[in-house]
Amino acid sequence: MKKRIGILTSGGDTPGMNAGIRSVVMAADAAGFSVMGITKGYAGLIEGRVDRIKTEDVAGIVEKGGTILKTARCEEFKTQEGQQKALQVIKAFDISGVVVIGGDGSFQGAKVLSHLGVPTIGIPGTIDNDLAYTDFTIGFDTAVNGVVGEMSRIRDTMNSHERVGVIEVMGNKCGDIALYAGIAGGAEHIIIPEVEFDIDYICDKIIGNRIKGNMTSIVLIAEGAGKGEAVANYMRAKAKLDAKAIVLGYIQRGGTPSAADRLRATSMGMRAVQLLEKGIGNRVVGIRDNKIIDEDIDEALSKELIFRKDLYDEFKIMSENMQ
Ligand SMILES: Nc1ncnc2c1ncn2[C@@H]1O[C@H](COP(=O)(O)OP(=O)(O)OP(=O)(O)O)[C@@H](O)[C@H]1O
Ligand SMILES: O=P(O)(O)OC[C@H]1O[C@](O)(CO)[C@@H](O)[C@@H]1O
Ligand SMILES: [Mg+2]
Repeated sequence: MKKRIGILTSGGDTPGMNAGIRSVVMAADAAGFSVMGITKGYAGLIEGRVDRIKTEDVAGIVEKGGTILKTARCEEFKTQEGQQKALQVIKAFDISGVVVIGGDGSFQGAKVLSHLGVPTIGIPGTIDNDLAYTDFTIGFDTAVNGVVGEMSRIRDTMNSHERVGVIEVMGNKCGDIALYAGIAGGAEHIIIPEVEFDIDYICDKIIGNRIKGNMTSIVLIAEGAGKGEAVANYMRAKAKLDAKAIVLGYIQRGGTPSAADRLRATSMGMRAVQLLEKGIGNRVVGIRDNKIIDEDIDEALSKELIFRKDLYDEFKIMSENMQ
């Protein structure tokens, strides 16, 4: 009988998940495997929402945001009972290996499946870029591009009113979206969880620049560092700045994936299938120094996230000299 691979997407959706699904389905097809699509992540696995997914089902999805398999956050899968239910479904559908596209939480689930004897491979799909073993996660590049686009729209209206735009972006506990978008979009200040910040210093800099005639002020704050609304309130109350908070929210997770995300997702999907072809599980695929890599899940998850201080230092040089 043909070997069967299961695939699911889990956690927050990201642009590029579909490119990953497409790649897995096509690579599996080429290797003579059939693929079962599991709808709504681990919740769907527990409920047995499993259906054959064929090459024709993935035609044209490379450019689509979201995930055709839907996604979920599933508390039940964190329990042994939920995990046993999932295992029974995997056995019932004769699935010999699983690909999980998701973030750090989803990888904990992939680890559980592997330890239950189901070879499982993780592909990093999260806009947060908060997985230490890989330089980039799928969806991060698109999210950063989206934020950069919104920044310039917000800057137009803030400039016209001589306001300060305090833009809150996602990222969970990681400041990468704010850091990368801050540099690419020319933010005057960024507030990220990895670095202590001094709100009075930021206010003084903005006021100093205004005195010199530079009225443009965009402050990006990562959600892990605090609320944009609190920063804007403080600026209004203490520094008499006309500050407006803007929470970008879910627009950061939607939209057509960037070429970089599509390319990475495609290569990672191929590698995932190659591993399962060899019966290898308990690994996660990633990208390091522009090369596709795979690593043991336990090792990858035990790595501490390294903050890109080099990028932050570059940002500081620009921020401090902006006038
Ligand atoms: N310790 C765990 N054991 C088993 N399953 C887990 C564990 N942690 C998380 N999961 C599963 O993974 C799902 C997704 O996790 P989480 O909500 O942390 O998102 P994520 O994969 O990190 O993605 P993102 O951060 O981009 O939203 C959880 O809802 C749960 O079903
Ligand atoms: O979709 P939800 O459950 O509101 O989760 C939002 C969270 O998901 C992410 O978009 C991805 O992890 C985070 O940046 C954000 O904190
Ligand atoms: Mg996460």
